Amino acid sequence: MQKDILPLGITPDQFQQLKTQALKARELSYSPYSRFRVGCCILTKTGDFVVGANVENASYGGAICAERTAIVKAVTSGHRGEWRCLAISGDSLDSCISPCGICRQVIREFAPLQLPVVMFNGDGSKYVVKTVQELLPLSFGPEDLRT
Ligand SMILES: O=c1ccn([C@H]2C[C@H](O)[C@@H](CO)O2)c(=O)[nH]1
Ligand SMILES: [Zn+2]
Repeated sequence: MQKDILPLGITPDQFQQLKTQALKARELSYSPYSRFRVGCCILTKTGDFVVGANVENASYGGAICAERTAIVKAVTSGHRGEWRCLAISGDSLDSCISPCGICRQVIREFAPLQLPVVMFNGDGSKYVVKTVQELLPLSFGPEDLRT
């Protein structure tokens, strides 16, 4: 039987999993300085879910965002390339969190330009979806070094 596919190109169950796991991943956040927790979940080509949270440092500039934590975990677990979706969540109930500039570039390194990035608010009741292309137009990527 054909699986139900959302416009995002993933199943409703995968969407729910992404939401649940991105929100849950905030519990792993180490953010004593900003007190700003962020969780991320990547749906890989193989249908696995890889989560990450932000990890801060007493030397503030050493902070690593949730997105990059999840990306580095995915890549070093053999889940590189052809990701299906990346989801993030902060704690704000009002606004949906949006990835910082550094993370946009790091996502772009490994993701197709059409990868949907789902940005949830704190309880998952709201979300915004943008592709990598929309988040980082006219981007510079690995192919640009191979000309
Ligand atoms: O999309 C974002 C935005 C911010 N942060 C983290 C970095 C820092 O630990 C804290 C405050 O900027 O939130 C993320 O993990 N992802
Ligand atoms: Zn970031």
